[in-house]
Amino acid sequence: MALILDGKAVAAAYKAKIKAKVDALAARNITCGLAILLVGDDAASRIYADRLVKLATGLGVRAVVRHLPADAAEEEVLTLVRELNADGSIHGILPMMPLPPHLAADRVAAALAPDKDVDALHPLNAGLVATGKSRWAPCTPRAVMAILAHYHIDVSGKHAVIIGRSNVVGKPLAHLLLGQNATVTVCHSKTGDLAALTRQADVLIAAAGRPALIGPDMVRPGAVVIDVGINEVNGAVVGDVAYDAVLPVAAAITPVPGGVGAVTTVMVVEAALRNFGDL
Ligand SMILES: Nc1nc(=O)c2c([nH]1)NC[C@@H]1CN(c3ccc(C(=O)N[C@@H](CCC(=O)O)C(=O)O)cc3)C=[N+]21
Repeated sequence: MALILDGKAVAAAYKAKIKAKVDALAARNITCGLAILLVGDDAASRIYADRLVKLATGLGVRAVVRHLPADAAEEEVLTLVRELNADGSIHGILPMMPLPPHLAADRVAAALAPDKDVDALHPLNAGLVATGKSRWAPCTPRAVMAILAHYHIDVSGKHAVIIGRSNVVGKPLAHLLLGQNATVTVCHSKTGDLAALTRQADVLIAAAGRPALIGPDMVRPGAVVIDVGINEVNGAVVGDVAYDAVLPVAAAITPVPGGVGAVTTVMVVEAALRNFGDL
């Protein structure tokens, strides 16, 4: 039976650090502000926004959700980004991805003030992640790395197989894993014979957004399985891994909920506080 990689335990250590920083700011009458930019109503983004508001508020960080309709014009979105860039009470901006298909995610990313860019989406920050020189990476890949570090899972020389090539998860995570000397394969919806690749993984990371994509036949016995998926199925939140079936095959596995997602949210709040330095 696999070791369960408990995201809540990893999150707890970060929450304590965040609380100390928030208290130090409060003593100087400063409140950190996080703006969440949600366009349309992607289910995973809505779950994420709800969670972030609860967590940030509980930790003493002001979180505001700026919600635009799914058919918002690009100029409307860009105007809102510029407004948040200029707003001195906002220290971090998180545009929820994916954006509706008529909007160009790269133009929204490029409009962000690089210093307020919580998810390292601006081309400057994304480029620094790709060259291994960044001060910070997107929050979900950082959460994956934090879980691996917490459980002393060394990826050096290991084969990490990522399913998903988004700018928010798959691509930056590949760079972070390469930085730790893993051998990385990135798979996606056009990959032929996915199972042949996933079965070679020492560390298998599913970030496809497809419930039960990963069954036990796709997992090498003894592999570490990291489930990044957040899917809503009949009102319940499930990942991309058929958890109960994979549990007896894997050496270690993250649950959903309570795995990567639980760490990602604390990474966002931590990122919003970054502009205040170490204190
Ligand atoms: N720019 C951008 N960056 C993202 O990282 C990003 C995004 N856009 N768009 C949406 C997806 C989704 N996502 C989640 C992260 C954490 C939880 C989360 O907190 N999950 C909890 C609770 C789930 C529940 O409510 O049961 C858990 O897994 O334990 C959910 C969803 C980040 N995403």
